[in-house]
Amino acid sequence: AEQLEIAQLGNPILRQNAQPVEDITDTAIQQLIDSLIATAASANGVGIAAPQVSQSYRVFIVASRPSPRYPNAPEMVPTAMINPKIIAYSAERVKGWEGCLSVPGVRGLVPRYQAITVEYLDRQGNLQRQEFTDFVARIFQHELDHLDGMVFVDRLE
Ligand SMILES: O=C(O)C[C@@H](Cc1ccccc1)C(=O)SCC(=O)c1ccccc1
Ligand SMILES: [Zn+2]
Repeated sequence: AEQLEIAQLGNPILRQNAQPVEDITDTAIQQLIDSLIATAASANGVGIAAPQVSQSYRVFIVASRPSPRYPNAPEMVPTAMINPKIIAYSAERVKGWEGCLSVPGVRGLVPRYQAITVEYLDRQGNLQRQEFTDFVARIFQHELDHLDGMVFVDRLE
């Protein structure tokens, strides 16, 4: 699949509220998912959201992998999450380092919920309900922000 150009901070597309996906079987959506996976891999990211490739749809990829910063992070098959939402979250929030493919060269400490229960449609259209903790919960919240026009620098304390 093709690698797409990543919108940089300042591009208004990153500040829009993305639209829900109506038809998951639409080949344009399936191709977008493949392109998102390819783009995240080539950019060495642990996630990416459709608005970052100028497609204002409520879909993102979570692709956790261990890194020097997060040596205990799980190795995940890059997972497409469509029309995702948080349905429950822990009381406590923890600060952790984040970066963003749309804000190169910047790292910041961001408070995120330590544990979340989420619902999303997978790329086959099946409803998934899962609990995520720690780094995967962090990535999910970072990507969900992108669907709501938020960028991690907005949350630096
Ligand atoms: O802009 C994005 O959505 C990708 C972003 C996702 C993310 C990284 C770290 C915490 C939460 C979400 C990245 O993958 S930035 C590059 C990266 O791989 C990385 C950066 C900092 C810490 C760990 C990984
Ligand atoms: Zn980002």
